[in-house]
Amino acid sequence: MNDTPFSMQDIPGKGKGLIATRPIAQGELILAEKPLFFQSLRHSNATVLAALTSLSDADQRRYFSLANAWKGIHPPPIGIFITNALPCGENDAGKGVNAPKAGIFLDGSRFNSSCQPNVNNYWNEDLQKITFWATSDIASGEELCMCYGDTFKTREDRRRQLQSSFRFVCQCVACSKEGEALRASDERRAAIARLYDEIEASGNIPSLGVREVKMALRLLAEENLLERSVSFCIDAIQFCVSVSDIKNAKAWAKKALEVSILTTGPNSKEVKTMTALMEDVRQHRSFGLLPRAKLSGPET
Ligand SMILES: C[S@@+](CC[C@H](N)C(=O)[O-])C[C@H]1O[C@@H](n2cnc3c(N)ncnc32)[C@H](O)[C@@H]1O
Repeated sequence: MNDTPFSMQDIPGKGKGLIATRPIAQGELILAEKPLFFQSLRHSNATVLAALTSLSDADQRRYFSLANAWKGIHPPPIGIFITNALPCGENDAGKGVNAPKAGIFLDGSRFNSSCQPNVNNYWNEDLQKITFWATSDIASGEELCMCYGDTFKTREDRRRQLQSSFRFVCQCVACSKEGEALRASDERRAAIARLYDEIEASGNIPSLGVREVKMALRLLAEENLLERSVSFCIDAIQFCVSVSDIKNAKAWAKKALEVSILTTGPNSKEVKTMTALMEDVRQHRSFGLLPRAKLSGPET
């Protein structure tokens, strides 16, 4: 791990984890890494074993030193794979989109999980590398955490999901809230989930859709979930182009672009798409589908 702004350390209750060794600015690239190997969605113990046989002895040893949440339940090769594999491609459980392949990353697999992450993982297809971006300013000594689960759930549901997929009880900053702070956080996340579904159904009422997007963005900001705001901005672009509101469509594309640069890097597919869209929003497939109307742009 040379030239990286973190070191691997023992973290009480979590095994190993990655700790910032200097302040890291929001939008900074923390790590870009090639996979040790990939597996398709249809992996099994046999396919993982086959992939391992083509690795050097040293890499095989590195693989078997990774965490295994499934000791005694699954054979080690597949147990380690499902504990550590990261999606390589678009992955959005809410939209039923699964990345076509997952990879093992010797450093990247050491990020622990937080439901209020300070790191976003993004598979860059052009580079054939997974990249990790700081989604907020991070102090030296802070743990670097990505998110393994669905953040638009209450603590109880998040813990259930993480327990069943990764076999740990999440003690992250969001899950450690108690009393009124926990109640408010649960309510905000459940509201974001409702808005996420309602926005999908608001296609024919764009003014309502944009209002819902703004509400969701306010809640996301309160929960410090910056990286999740891009898909809502993309919905707002769609609402604005559908009624030929070019000015506000561009304003939403600019916001999506700014957040995408911070969370997926300046060379991601999303950044290229948003840049092209800002140059000519008329190219959007929904342009002018509904009668002309004036909507509104982002609040900040
Ligand atoms: C991909 S590994 C992460 C690195 C791992 N801690 C290690 O020692 O290599 C996933 C495992 O890390 C642990 N882990 C990750 N996030 C955690 C959290 N928020 N709380 C407790 N354990 C966590 C769990 O044991 C989980 O199955």
